[in-house]
Amino acid sequence: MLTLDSVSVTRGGVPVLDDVSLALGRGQAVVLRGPNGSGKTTLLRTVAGLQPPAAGRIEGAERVAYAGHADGLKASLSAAENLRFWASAFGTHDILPALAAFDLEALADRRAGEMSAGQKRRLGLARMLVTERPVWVLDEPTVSLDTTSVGLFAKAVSDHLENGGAALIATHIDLGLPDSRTLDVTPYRARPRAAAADEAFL
Ligand SMILES: Nc1ncnc2c1ncn2[C@@H]1O[C@H](COP(=O)(O)OP(=O)(O)OP(=O)(O)O)[C@@H](O)[C@H]1O
Repeated sequence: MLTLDSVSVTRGGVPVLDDVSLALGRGQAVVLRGPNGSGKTTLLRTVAGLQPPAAGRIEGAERVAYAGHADGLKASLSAAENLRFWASAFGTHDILPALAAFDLEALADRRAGEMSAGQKRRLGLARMLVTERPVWVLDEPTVSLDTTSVGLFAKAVSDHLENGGAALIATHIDLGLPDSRTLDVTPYRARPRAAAADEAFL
């Protein structure tokens, strides 16, 4: 569903990771690990198509739904309106399963700008279900979530995998996913090719 073939990525013109290869099939999850600044976000942004790879090939990018550090919500719209907006952007219709999966029914009419950080994060993650895209690419999805909400998120990912989806997730916590592999990006750190100085290379 998603293949990375010898992919190199840069940030701000500086090489970050080199020669990353990865194949993600139906029902599979890969958890990205690595210390702060090692390049997880940069790799995920590249997979999501927000920036081109510096080298290598990515296949399956058109199947990706991406949730980055920002929740991607419109503050003046309600939770339901935000999800309807995303549904229309992705040509889908049903927002009810997404509201239910993230326990948002009681907050459906609350404006996103008037939600707590954890509630906003749940709504941002509910967007993944609404897109109906099979490959979820998630960057630190559990930030701001309490234990119950982490459980809801882990179940949403497990259900997604069971339904034949796939997921690439940068997270520092153990989600207890049944069929997941870990990819530590540390060995793929790029060597500086110019005189650029950057903490990633120290
Ligand atoms: N906007 C930016 N412009 C230039 N360089 C950046 C930018 N954002 C991050 N970097 C640099 O790119 C490198 C990789 O950062 P990245 O955010 O991909 O790491 P990460 O593994 O996701 O880190 P963390 O675990 O802290 O989220 C780091 O050296 C970082 O300082």
